[in-house]
Amino acid sequence: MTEVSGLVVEDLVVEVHGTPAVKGISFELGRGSRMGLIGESGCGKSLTALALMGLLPHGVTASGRVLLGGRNLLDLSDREMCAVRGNDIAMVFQEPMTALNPLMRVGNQIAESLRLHRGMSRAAAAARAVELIERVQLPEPDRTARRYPHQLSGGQRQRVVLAIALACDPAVLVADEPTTALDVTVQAEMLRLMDTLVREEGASLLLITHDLPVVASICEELLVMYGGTIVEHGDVATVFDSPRHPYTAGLKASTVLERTDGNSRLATIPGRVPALGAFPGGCVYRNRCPRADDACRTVPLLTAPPGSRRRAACHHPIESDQSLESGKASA
Ligand SMILES: Nc1ncnc2c1ncn2[C@@H]1O[C@H](COP(=O)(O)OP(=O)(O)OP(=O)(O)O)[C@@H](O)[C@H]1O
Repeated sequence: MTEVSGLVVEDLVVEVHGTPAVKGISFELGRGSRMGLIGESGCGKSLTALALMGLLPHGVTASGRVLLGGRNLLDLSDREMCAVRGNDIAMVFQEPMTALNPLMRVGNQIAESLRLHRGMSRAAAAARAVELIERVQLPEPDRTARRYPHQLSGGQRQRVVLAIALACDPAVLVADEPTTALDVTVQAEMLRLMDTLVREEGASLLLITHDLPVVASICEELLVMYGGTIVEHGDVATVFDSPRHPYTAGLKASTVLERTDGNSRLATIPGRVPALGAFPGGCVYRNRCPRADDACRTVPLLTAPPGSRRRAACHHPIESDQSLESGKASA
């Protein structure tokens, strides 16, 4: 592994066409630690992950500082970031099919990363790729290496993505909903595998999810994001036991401790998950916007601090309390 310590994020702002979607978040991911980033759909989790990776789409910009190995990744050129991505910080995406090249054998896709970052010969990289396929517990590693993504199951593809991500022993692994696209039966296996490998590599993990039980099973620390800001940060047990933000309290209320065969684990009660934008204090106020339209539904809206009177609601200016109230009434 490259000698880099943890990841430090300072006042990260991500703007979508000039509108802040991530509004100045800060956190530190210590070396070898595992942190969950949880929050409702649209709160800015993926944009945060993409900003860390230098992979923001066109029209989306990041400012602030993302420090890794003494460098601010946001200051790096595309070329410099290419050398960092996959080598020092790597990512597992939600949908493995879009992360893989459909026209390339999976062994070659793993080997490509080793050739690029480690300068390995073709033969050495191919041999290492087979070892990595074995490491992510795929059957018949030699044969699997010669397969194309469409010849593998979703769970197997995600294992290949994990093999690529870990190929160069990155200091930080960012996993954005790594199991959401998988069959329920393979989700737990995938999480266990990721947990084990990250632990063995001594890498830090930022695990993005909607699912509190998933975070509780793998992470020590928890960040809760809401409306583009971090509303809670602490060790998982403390945040879970004493949630301070109503969204976290709602998440807690939607989980139950299941006991089977002497083992106990948290599980989500689907019907009780907090509704989107349900809580004040750092939230998507689209239901209050007097001119709610499709744009309102896709861009997270500006908020005032928790407890204050919510004047700044979204990119549609609110002219008066009257219009705020009428927006609420018409929502
Ligand atoms: N390329 C883009 N163009 C315009 N808006 C975008 C773009 N990417 C994200 N957004 C908006 O930014 C906000 C944050 O998106 P983001 O993908 O980070 O949410 P998320 O918390 O990861 O949600 P989910 O859990 O559903 O993936 C959303 O309102 C989203 O619609």
